[in-house]
Amino acid sequence: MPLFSPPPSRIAPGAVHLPGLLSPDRQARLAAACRRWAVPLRRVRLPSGGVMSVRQACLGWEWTPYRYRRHHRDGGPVAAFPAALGRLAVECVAAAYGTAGDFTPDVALINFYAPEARMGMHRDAEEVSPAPVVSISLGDTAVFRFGNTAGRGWPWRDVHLDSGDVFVFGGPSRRAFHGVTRILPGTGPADIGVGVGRWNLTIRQTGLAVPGYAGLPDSGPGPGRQGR
Ligand SMILES: O=C(O)CCC(=O)C(=O)O
Ligand SMILES: [Fe+2]
Repeated sequence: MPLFSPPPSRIAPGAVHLPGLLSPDRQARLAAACRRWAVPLRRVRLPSGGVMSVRQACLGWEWTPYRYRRHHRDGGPVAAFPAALGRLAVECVAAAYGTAGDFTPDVALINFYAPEARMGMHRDAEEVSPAPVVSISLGDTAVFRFGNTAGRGWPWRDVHLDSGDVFVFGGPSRRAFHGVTRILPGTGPADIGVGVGRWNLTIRQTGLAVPGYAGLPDSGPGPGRQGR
């Protein structure tokens, strides 16, 4: 971990990489929270029949390709979205844009990448809200490919997301295609309790329901239907 992190860098309009935003101490606390929250870590099945190599847990809403639900497919309610995680995400958006506006996140996807895991090019499109997405990295470095809104292909930029980095994408980049092409095993800090692999927290505002109001039906299939 360098003594001073590089400054924030704009990867595309509305897409900001904030290297080292989280101190080692905050990374360690968040990694411990991930281990508590991400039980069970589920394998996510794609409509194509494939299974994502990333294992996932959800807070606030369950995301499965390609919709949000209030209940798990196996029946139980989805664990609550922690207020502290919401405050952290608001802080990240403010760090990226100078203001968080009325950002009110209500869902977190907690992704665990074993060294061989990947995530194909996709867009986060099941949210009704145009609010930005906040992505937090812990553990091994990921090669994060940030593309464009037109399709999965070029142009893109490959960005190394190290432990403690935050990536925010909103505005004109909100529906940009992105993915993780590989994990660089053994690159994470030794002292934050992650061990081998990478945690990614993706925090979003669904716009699907007023927070705390559980009476709405599950969302229909989203407009996205983009494979991961
Ligand atoms: O792991 C990452 O950095 C990206 C995760 C992601 O794009 C997602 O969960 O939708
Ligand atoms: Fe995504």
